[in-house]
Amino acid sequence: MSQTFVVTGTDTGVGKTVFSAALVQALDAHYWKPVQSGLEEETDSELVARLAGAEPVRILPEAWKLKTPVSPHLAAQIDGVEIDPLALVPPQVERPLVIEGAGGLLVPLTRRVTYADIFARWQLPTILCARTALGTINHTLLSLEAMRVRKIPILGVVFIGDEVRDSQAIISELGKVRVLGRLPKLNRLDTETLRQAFSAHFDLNDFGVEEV
Ligand SMILES: Nc1ncnc2c1ncn2[C@@H]1O[C@H](COP(=O)(O)OP(=O)(O)OP(=O)(O)O)[C@@H](O)[C@H]1O
Ligand SMILES: C[C@H](N)[C@H](N)CCCCCC(=O)O
Ligand SMILES: [Mg+2]
Repeated sequence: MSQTFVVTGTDTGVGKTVFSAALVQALDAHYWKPVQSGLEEETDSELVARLAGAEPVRILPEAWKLKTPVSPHLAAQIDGVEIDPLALVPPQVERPLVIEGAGGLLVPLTRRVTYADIFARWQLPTILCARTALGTINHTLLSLEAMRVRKIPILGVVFIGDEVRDSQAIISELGKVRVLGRLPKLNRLDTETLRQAFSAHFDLNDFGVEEV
C-alpha cells in the first residue's frame, strides 16, 4: 500500500496547503482535507487541485465543510453540526495520500478533542510545517514537544519562507528533528514554480520514493 503523510503546522497560515500541493504534485498523490472551515474563499482542496494540477479524482472530499473561517470546533457549532472525531479515518487509496490538518497542532475539532489527538490515533508519518520568521523557534519546539508527548510519528520539519539559517539550525539541534527542506516564498505561485521549488529544495527519498 502507498504511503500516507499528515501535514500539520505550527500555526494557521504557515503554508501547509501550498507545501501539500507541492508534495501531492511530486508524488502524484491524493489529497484529503478532512475538515475545511471557511468556504467564502478558495478552499484548501481547490488550491491544491489548482497548484498541483491534480485531476478531481485525486482530491478526496472533505468530511466536514464548514462555512466560517474559524477554529473547526466553533465553525461546526455555528453550522449547527458536531464533528465526530471517530469518523476521521484515513481512506485506503492506491496512490500516496497527503492529509492536511487545520491550523496548528492543537486546534480543537470539538470542545474536548484536538487534531493532535487524531494524529496520535492515526500513527502516520507527520510533517510539521513552520515559518522561518522570528518567533518560529519557540512555536516549532513547542509543537515538537506536543507531538512527542503524544507519540505522534514525526517525519520532519518543513520550513516555509526565506532562509534564516541559524533559526533552522537551532530548531534541528534542540528539536532533535530532521529538516526535510525549505520551501521559499515564491513571487509567482503556480504549478511550474512550485514543481521547480520542490525539486530544488527537497529530496523525494525522504518521502519514501527512490529518486531515479
Ligand atoms: N511558498 C509560498 N510562496 C508564496 N506564497 C505562499 C507560500 N506558502 C504559502 N503562501 C501563501 O501564504 C498564505 C497561507 O498559505 P496556506 O494557505 O498554505 O497556509 P495554511 O497553513 O495551509 O493555512 P490554514 O491553516 O488556513 O490551512 C496563502 O496566501 C498562500 O498563498
Ligand atoms: C480558518 C483557517 N483558515 C483554518 N482553516 C482554521 C484555523 C484555526 C485556528 C485556531 C486557533 O489556533 O486559534
Ligand atoms: Mg491550509
